[in-house]
Amino acid sequence: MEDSTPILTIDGPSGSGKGTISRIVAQQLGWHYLDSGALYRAVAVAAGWADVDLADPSALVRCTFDTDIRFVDEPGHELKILVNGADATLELRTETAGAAASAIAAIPEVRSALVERQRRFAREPGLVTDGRDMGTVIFPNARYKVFLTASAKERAERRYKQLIDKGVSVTIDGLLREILARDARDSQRTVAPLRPAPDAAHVDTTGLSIQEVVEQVLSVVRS
Ligand SMILES: Nc1ncnc2c1ncn2[C@@H]1O[C@H](COP(=O)(O)OP(=O)(O)O)[C@@H](O)[C@H]1O
Ligand SMILES: Nc1ccn([C@H]2C[C@H](O)[C@@H](COP(=O)(O)OP(=O)(O)O)O2)c(=O)n1
Repeated sequence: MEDSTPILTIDGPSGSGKGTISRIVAQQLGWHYLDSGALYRAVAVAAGWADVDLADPSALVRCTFDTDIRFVDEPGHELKILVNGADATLELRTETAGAAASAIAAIPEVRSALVERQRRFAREPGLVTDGRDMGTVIFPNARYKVFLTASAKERAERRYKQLIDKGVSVTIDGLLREILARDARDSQRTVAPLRPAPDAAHVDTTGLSIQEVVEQVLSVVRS
C-alpha cells in the first residue's frame, strides 16, 4: 500500500550527494525535507557532550529520547541544526560526528528509538528524505525512491572540497579511508543496512553535475 502523503526517499552512501540533491528537489517541489543522518549525528554528538558510553545501548536510547533536535531550513541558507538548543551545524558535519553516527546507527535499539520521530516528518504537500534506510525501512511504501551512488574516489574529492571550503583541515586519502570504512559498516550491519530498495531508481552521479542529478531525480517524480 502506498503512503497517502507523497514521499520521495533518497538513499545512498556518504558523499553521493543525498543532502544537496534532496534539499534542492524539496525546494523545487515545495515539499518538506528530512535529513535523517542529522538525527543520528545529533544523538552521537549529544552523547559525546554528556559523556555517554557509545557502547551502552540503554544509555544511548535514553540519550536518543532526551535529545532535542531542531532543523532551521531557510531557502538560500545551509540547513541549520540545533541540538538541545545549541547550533551544532558545523560539529555535526565533521567526519568524527559521521563516524560516531555510523557506530551508534548499528545499534538496533537506537534505530528503533528514531523510527516514529522520522515518520512524523511525512506531511502534506510531500516529503523528501535522505539517509540509508528511508526507502527500505522507514518509508517502504513511499511513492518515489532513488538510490544515489558515485565512485568512492569522487565522493572523497567532493567531501574534501566541502570541508576545505569550511576551513576544516583534512586530506583526500584520509577521507577516502573514512568513507570506505563507513560504507563497509553501514552496508554490513544486520539491522537496516545500506542497500537500495528493490523498487528504487538508481542514479550513478559520478561525473554528473548537481543540476544534472537534480533533473534525473525530478524526472522520477514527474514520470
Ligand atoms: N553531482 C555532484 N557533483 C559535484 N558535487 C556534488 C554533487 N552532488 C553533491 N556534490 C557536493 O558534494 C558534497 C557532498 O554532498 P552531500 O550532499 O553532503 O552528500 P551526502 O549527503 O550524500 O553525504 C557537497 O559539497 C556537494 O555540494
Ligand atoms: N537513515 C540513516 C541515516 C544515517 N545513518 C547513519 C549511517 C551514516 O554513516 C551516519 C551519518 O549519516 P549521514 O547521511 O549524515 O552521512 P553522509 O552525509 O552520507 O556522510 O548515520 C543511518 O544509519 N541511517
